[in-house]
Amino acid sequence: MASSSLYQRELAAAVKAASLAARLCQTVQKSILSSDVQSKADKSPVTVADYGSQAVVSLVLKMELPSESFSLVAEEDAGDLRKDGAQDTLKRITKLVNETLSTDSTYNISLSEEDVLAAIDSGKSEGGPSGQHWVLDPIDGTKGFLRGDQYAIALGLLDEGKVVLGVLACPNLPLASIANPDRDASQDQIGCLFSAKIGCGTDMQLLNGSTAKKIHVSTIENPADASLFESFEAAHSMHDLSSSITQKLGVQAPPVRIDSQAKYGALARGDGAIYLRFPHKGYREKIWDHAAGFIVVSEAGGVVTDAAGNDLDFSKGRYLDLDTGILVTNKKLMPLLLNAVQDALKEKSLSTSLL
Ligand SMILES: Nc1ncnc2c1ncn2[C@@H]1O[C@H](COP(=O)(O)O)[C@@H](O)[C@H]1OP(=O)(O)O
Ligand SMILES: [Mg+2]
Ligand SMILES: [Mg+2]
Ligand SMILES: [Mg+2]
Repeated sequence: MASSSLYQRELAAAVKAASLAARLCQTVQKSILSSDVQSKADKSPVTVADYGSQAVVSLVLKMELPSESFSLVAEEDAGDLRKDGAQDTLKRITKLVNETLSTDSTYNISLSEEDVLAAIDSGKSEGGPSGQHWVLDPIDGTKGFLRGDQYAIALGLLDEGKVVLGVLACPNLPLASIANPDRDASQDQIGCLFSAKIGCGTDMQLLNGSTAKKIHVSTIENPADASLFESFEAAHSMHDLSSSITQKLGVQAPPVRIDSQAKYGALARGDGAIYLRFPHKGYREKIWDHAAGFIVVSEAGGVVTDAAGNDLDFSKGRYLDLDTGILVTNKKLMPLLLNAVQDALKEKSLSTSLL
C-alpha cells in the first residue's frame, strides 16, 4: 500500500483543476452556439470548452504546484486558434477562462489571449517512460457534450511510465446508478467526481463538493447478471462485436451506451460490470482517453486490459500501442470475458476472410 502522503499535493491540485474545468464546460454546455464548434483536421469536433478546459487545467496545475517541473500531454493545441478568423473564438475562450478562474478566490489574475494560447500549447509533451507527465483530455466525449449527454474532464499523472493518480469529472453523471432503468431521473443529484491514487483506492464525490466516499467495482461472478457499457457512437466502437461477446457470455440486459470515460467511473462504482471498446480498424487509442479511467477502475478493484489480455502500457508516448480493443471488468469475470472475446474475434476474422 502506498503511503497516503505520496502524490497527495498532486491529487489535490488535480481535483481542483478538473473541478474548475468542469465549471467552465457546464457554462458552455448551457449556452452552446453553433459557432462554438469547429472541426479539427481529423474531422472530430472541438469546442471553445475543449480549449478553455485545457487552458484552465494547465494554469491551475502550474499555480498549485509551482515548485514542480511541468510536463503535460493533452489532446488539444492552439494551432487553429492562431489562424486568421479565429480572433473572436480566442476572445471568447479567454473570457471564459478568466471568469472561471475568478470563481476561485485564491486566484487574482487576468490572463491575456497570448497567455491562454500558451497555456493550451503547454500540452504538447510527448510523455514517455521517465519522469512525471500529466495526461489530459479536456473534454472526453465531445460528441456527448454537444448532444447534452455524458462527457468527462479526464486528468491523470504518469510517473516513470505508470499511472499514479487520476481524476474524472463527469458533470452530467447522476449520483444514482445509470444502469437502473427504474430510477426516477427527476430525483437525481447530478455531477460526480472520481479520484484515485495508487495503492489508496478510488473515491467518488459530488462535483459541487460533498465528502468523498470509497467506491468498488461490482462483485458479480455470473456473467448472465452483468450489464455492459459501450460507446454511444457506433463509429467509436463496434457494437456488433460486443453484442456477439455478450451473447456468448449469456448477458441478459441490453447494453448501456454512454459517451466518454464516464463509463469507467460508472463501472468503478458497480453500475455495470463490463465495458468493451472495439474501435474500427486503423484507429489509434490515445493515452488521455484511458489514463484517468484506468486508475479509477483499477483502484476500485477492477481490471483493464487489451483484447489479448495484456496490461495497458502508458509509457510509449501519446498513443497506446495495443491489440485490437479494450476490456474492463472485475477480477472474477475477466477470464470468462477474455475467452468470449477471443472466440468472437476468431469468428469475425473467419467471416471476413470468407467474404
Ligand atoms: N473514430 C473514433 N473511434 C474511436 N474513438 C474516437 C473516434 N473519434 C474520436 N474518438 C474518441 O473516443 C472517445 C469517446 O469515445 P466514447 O464516448 O465513444 O467512449 C473520445 O476520446 C473521442 O475523442 P474526444 O475526446 O475528442 O471526444
Ligand atoms: Mg477530440
Ligand atoms: Mg477523448
Ligand atoms: Mg477530448
